[in-house]
Amino acid sequence: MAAVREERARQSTVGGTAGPERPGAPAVVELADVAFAYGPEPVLEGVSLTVRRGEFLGLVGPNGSGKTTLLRILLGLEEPTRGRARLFGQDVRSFRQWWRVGYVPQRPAALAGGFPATVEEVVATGLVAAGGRPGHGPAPGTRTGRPAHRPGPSAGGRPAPRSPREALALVGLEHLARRPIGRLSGGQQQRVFLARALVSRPELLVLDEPLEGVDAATQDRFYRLVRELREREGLTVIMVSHDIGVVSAEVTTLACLNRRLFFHGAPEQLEPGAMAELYGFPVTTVHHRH
Ligand SMILES: Nc1ncnc2c1ncn2[C@@H]1O[C@H](COP(=O)(O)OP(=O)(O)OP(=O)(O)O)[C@@H](O)[C@H]1O
Repeated sequence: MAAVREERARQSTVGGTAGPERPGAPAVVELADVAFAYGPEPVLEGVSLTVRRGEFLGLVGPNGSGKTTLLRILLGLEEPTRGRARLFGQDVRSFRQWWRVGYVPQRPAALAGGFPATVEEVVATGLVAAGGRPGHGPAPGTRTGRPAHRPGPSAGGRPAPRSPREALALVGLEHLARRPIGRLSGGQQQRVFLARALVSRPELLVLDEPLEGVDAATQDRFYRLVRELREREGLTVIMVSHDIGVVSAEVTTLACLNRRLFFHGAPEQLEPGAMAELYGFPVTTVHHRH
């Protein structure tokens, strides 16, 4: 028992940690000794992190601690100055199966205001974007009226995508499919972009503060959906959030970042006081689901 505790503690310390919940599951994301800087100041240093199939990783840290940058590196949108990133076992620079990855960037709703496209059309652009690099696909609404959905199984091991309506049903917005996206509330728009990320039936969902401005009932619904997709489809989820209390109750694994990764492990393994050290004031974590 003591040996097991020691092993779990070893896995949860700084640096090169494997996903502590599922040691046998295949690695979906592997970051090895990643460093990055936009200018002279380092933004990330020595970050090593493995996320395994079915894991739900919560990425937390203060403003400017490098969370979005880390997501961009693992999606191949930024090139690390040192170290490497792998997706589904392939170097991210040569990775092409972008339909396997759904990405909701920070504040996507801010882009939606002026678009004349309907909700359904915005969701359909997720299929077009899945053919290219996430975030490099066409902006929502730029290919309106021509959904790329092709029903039935497709070649090359790629599963049949969801229809935009199916994806909207997952987030409870089917009834708004024909409404212009600009005429939805901010929280509803966030859900539309989640549906857009889910439409290609991804195996990895990367979410940058997806619940910002979303009410408690909708948050609950979101976590239920994530649980369902993880159980049913083995979905892997990486989510940036500032709501540390809720996140630590929901995720299987927590990664705390402030330029360096200073904790990676099951939320209940986090030492009391560690968050206060990271944020500079007391922070409460809650764990009850695992
Ligand atoms: N395009 C950019 N050019 C220059 N500096 C940048 C750029 N993007 C981010 N930065 C800087 O890099 C650092 C890390 O930013 P990043 O967005 O990764 O942090 P974050 O942890 O996601 O922050 P937040 O919680 O506020 O969203 C910050 O100091 C930020 O000012």
